[in-house]
Amino acid sequence: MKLVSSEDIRKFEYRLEKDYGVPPLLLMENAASFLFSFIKENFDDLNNKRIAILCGPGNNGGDGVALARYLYTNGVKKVTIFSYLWNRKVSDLLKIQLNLLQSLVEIRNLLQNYLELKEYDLIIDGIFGIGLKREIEEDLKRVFKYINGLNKMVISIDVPSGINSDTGEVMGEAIRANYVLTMFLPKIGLFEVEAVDYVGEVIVGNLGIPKEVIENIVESSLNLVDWNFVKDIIRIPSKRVHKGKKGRVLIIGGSFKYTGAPILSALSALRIGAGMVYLAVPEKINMLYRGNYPEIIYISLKDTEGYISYDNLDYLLNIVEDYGIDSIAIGPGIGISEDTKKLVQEFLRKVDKSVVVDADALSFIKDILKEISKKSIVLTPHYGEMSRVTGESIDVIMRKRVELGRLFVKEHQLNLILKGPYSLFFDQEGNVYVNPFANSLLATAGSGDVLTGIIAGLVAQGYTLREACILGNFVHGYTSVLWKEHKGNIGLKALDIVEMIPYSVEEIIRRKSV
Ligand SMILES: NC(=O)C1=CN([C@@H]2O[C@H](COP(=O)(O)OP(=O)(O)OC[C@H]3O[C@@H](n4cnc5c(N)ncnc54)[C@H](O)[C@@H]3O)[C@@H](O)[C@H]2O)[C@@H](O)CC1
Ligand SMILES: [K+]
Repeated sequence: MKLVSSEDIRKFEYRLEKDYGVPPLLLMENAASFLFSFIKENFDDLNNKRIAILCGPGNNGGDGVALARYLYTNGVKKVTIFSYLWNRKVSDLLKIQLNLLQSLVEIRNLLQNYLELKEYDLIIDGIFGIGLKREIEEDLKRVFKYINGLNKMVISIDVPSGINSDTGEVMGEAIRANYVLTMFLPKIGLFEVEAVDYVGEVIVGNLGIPKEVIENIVESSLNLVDWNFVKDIIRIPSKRVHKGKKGRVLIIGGSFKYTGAPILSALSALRIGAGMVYLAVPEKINMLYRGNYPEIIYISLKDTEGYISYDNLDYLLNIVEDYGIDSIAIGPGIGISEDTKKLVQEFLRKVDKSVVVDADALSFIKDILKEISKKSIVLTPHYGEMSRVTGESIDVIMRKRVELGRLFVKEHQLNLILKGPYSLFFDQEGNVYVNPFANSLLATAGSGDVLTGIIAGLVAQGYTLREACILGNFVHGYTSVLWKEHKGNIGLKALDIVEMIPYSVEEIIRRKSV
């Protein structure tokens, strides 16, 4: 599903009116019925619920007033509108909605009467949608803070009011919504890190316009990875295939300092279904693992003071050829040393398989970006590692991550996963894929090593690197949803993520087959 900016939506609605003759008022009616059906389906005993609809001066408010009419004419009488900023210019569509409503529903002034909201059961937020562009006024901040403190059920129309729909920025204060019922397509800002505490569950309504029409009018190259996306990518594992066909993964990493990371990647590659996993780590830490994980095939590397040394280069390149390696991950636990840096750089120059470059290996690639450009490589930095690769500060990366990521990929022609809440995958064509998971459960030591193994494991099974990144990110993220369902909000550690991988894959396959 595409992710859009407010500009994309404006253009889209303009095209709808000009090329398809769809008047904006009809869209507002359809928005109201989308909101109404959701409320009817998700809240019982509506006739006894007191519903407050907060309406701003624009079409977001217009949606709210139209909803009030839908509720009223369907027998839900305990509806009150709280108006904001109606004393100045209000939008034409809002005026029409008010004429239609007449005085059937009570209208209170929000700023003067917001304390009454504690008496209500359901709050519908129609203050601002995609029209919010500047910081909100102090009085309104106070109201939003009060509403958030009530911990009532809040449904936001299109965008939680106070959130900038393009950047996700909180414009002073914002309403925290349980649900965001967004029109046509999800807005980019709903999936930016800053908005994560305000957005809750996003439900998209196509307002009666077939999603095929919406998708081919809207030009955005930003994609929200949803179930349909991953259902199309995943392949049902065929019964006949033998382990040799399920692909061979080579993981290069480990150091005296970090012995666990490469194991996590290796186990993840196995759990995602790779046939054979070779783990190349310094010999001395090899001995640590031997007994524990018999499924992994160990390759002993020479080290200099505990870090993989340069003189392993030919040995590793020969392994890639002689063992028929299909995909490689380099970096988990590899550590920082000059000798290792030379090895990683030369290896990446010479190898011609798909490679996931992660962790400290990312610290070595800044000065070889030109030489590895266009190769089948994906870099998987978190913000800190991205900062080291690009020289941008973490704060700037967080705030401008789509723009920076696209610039980086355009310049270096490499695939990039920028890890964090709502991880972003950038393919070499500059398309962006947002992973719809932002659970803090995933921010645990080794989580990145697991993702690395998943991606390498998928490539080994024949997925393209692009498919492996999109699907791998989703499988990785969805394990946090499974954990939350069965275990709660804390405690997911990296090995648990590894164990949950098959369940995550299974859910996608199940949804594919229904
Ligand atoms: N055809 C359409 O235009 C449709 C619009 N729809 C709704 O209309 C919304 C967009 O409506 P609008 O463009 O009227 O804008 P909004 O209703 O989002 O914002 C209301 C107005 O508030 C003012 N404003 C902006 N920032 C402010 C601030 N910080 N303090 C005070 N006032 C501020 C602006 O003048 C803006 O026009 C969408 O989010 C969606 O909910 C939907 O009904 C679908 C159809
Ligand atoms: K809103």
